[in-house]
Order: sequence, then structure tokens, then C-alpha cells
Amino acid sequence: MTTLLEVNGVSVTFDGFRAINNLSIQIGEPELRAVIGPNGAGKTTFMDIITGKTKPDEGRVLWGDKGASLLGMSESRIAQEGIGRKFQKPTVFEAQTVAENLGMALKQRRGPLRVLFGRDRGSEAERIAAIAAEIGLADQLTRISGELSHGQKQWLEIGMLLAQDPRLLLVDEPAAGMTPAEREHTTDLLKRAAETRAVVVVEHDMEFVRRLDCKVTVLHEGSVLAEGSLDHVTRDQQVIDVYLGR
Ligand SMILES: Nc1ncnc2c1ncn2[C@@H]1O[C@H](COP(=O)(O)OP(=O)(O)OP(=O)(O)O)[C@@H](O)[C@H]1O
Repeated sequence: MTTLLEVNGVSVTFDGFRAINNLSIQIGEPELRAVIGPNGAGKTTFMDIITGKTKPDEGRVLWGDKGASLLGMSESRIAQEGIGRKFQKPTVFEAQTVAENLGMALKQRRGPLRVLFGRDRGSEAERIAAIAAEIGLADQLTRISGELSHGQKQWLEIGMLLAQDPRLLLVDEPAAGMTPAEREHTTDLLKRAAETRAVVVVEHDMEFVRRLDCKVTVLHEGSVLAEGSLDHVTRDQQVIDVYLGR
């Protein structure tokens, strides 16, 4: 596993309040990583820094094989670099079918070189079918997306992001509002997606995090409080004090 993203000594201050405080995190490629922590720990701001929405006051954010700085890049340039983000609320085009949503996402995929050299050969219909199978919606291609269940909409949106072939996928609270069966499917989907790319999941649901079975980073007051396996971090007394034992 090589390092794909290196956040180093980053701080962000909002109106004098230090929301991110000398934060350092490395994400590998491929890797599945869970980020947990109490409300206000800085999880959303951490993702905002990576996507370029929030620019830090200090520190470095290095990306890719050459360690390019993300800090000088616009949000759209960062997306072009292959960083996709899934917000908590699904934002699929409700009036379009599942296939049409995936087709639109495929048209937005990154750079021509990827097509020439790469992973996404095959006709558009084949690609749509492959992604639909991957997200468990192969039998729903002609459904109007607005009719899907909440969980299915979330999977469709993850599929739309996968269609753009990200190297890093940021996912915000995917389990929220899902049934237990939907959660299980979502864990499988994210684990599979992380076999070939980096996937960072922010999640409060500890059972869901346990099923992801990956390295966990615990944030608190804008810094890393603990990092390692879920068993390791849940045994950490500081983590128990500020997060688990509340
Ligand atoms: N634009 C902003 N202006 C002022 N303060 C902000 C802004 N964005 C975030 N903060 C503050 O920064 C801190 C970190 O917020 P952030 O949303 O990143 O935490 P979080 O870990 O995502 O929390 P939650 O689990 O509740 O979503 C909080 O104290 C929040 O109030």
C-alpha cells in the first residue's frame, strides 16, 4: 500500500476557534479507513479541507504519486484529480431512471487518458450494467430513481461516484437512516470499492464501523486522539472518556 493522501500539521481557525488543530493523517491506496469522533471533533472540516472547500491556515495536504499540494487547487480541480465525496443526503436525479443517472455520471468521468489506458473500457451500456451489479441495483436499471428506497438511493449515488473512477472516495455517514439489511449491503459495497481505491468513511454507528473491519482514526478537538484497529481504539481510555463513555 502506498500513501495517496498525506495531511500534515494542518490547522483551521473559524472566527478565532481552532476547529482543526495540527492534524496529521495519512491514507493509503488502496485502503478503507473509518473516521469517528464526537460531535464537533472536526470530521466534516477534515473532509472539507481535502475537497478544497476549506483552506487551512497552516500545514500541508499532499496528494498522489508525486506528492502534489492540494492546497493551491480549486474544488473542481481537486475533483478532477480523482477525489469524490458522498454527502449524507442522497442527491440523485429523482426524475431519471437508475440507468440514466449512472449514464450521466459516466459522462463526467475523469480525463481522456483514463479511457485510453485504462480501467473503463467497454460500451456505456456495459459499464452501466457493471456498476449497477456492483451496487446491487442490476434489476432496477429502468426504475425511476425517485421511487427507490433511501438505501437504494444511497447506493445509486455511490455508484455515480464510482462511475467517475475516483482514487479517493469520501463518504459521510452512509448508514444513517438505513435498515439493518441495507447497512450490511452498504458495508459490503464500501469494502469492495476499497479494494482498488482509497475510501474514507465518517460514521457514528459503531456496529457499522465494526463491520467495515478497517483501520479507525478517532478525531477529537481537531486532532487525532487514537488510531488503529477498532478494538485498539475502543480500549483507549481517552477515547472512552471523550467519545464512547458519554
Ligand atoms: N464555517 C464554520 N464557522 C464557524 N465554526 C465552524 C464552521 N464549520 C465548523 N465549525 C466548528 O468547527 C468544529 C468542527 O466542526 P465539524 O463540523 O468539522 O465537526 P464534526 O466532527 O463533523 O461534527 P458532527 O459529528 O457533529 O458532524 C465545530 O465546533 C463547529 O462548530
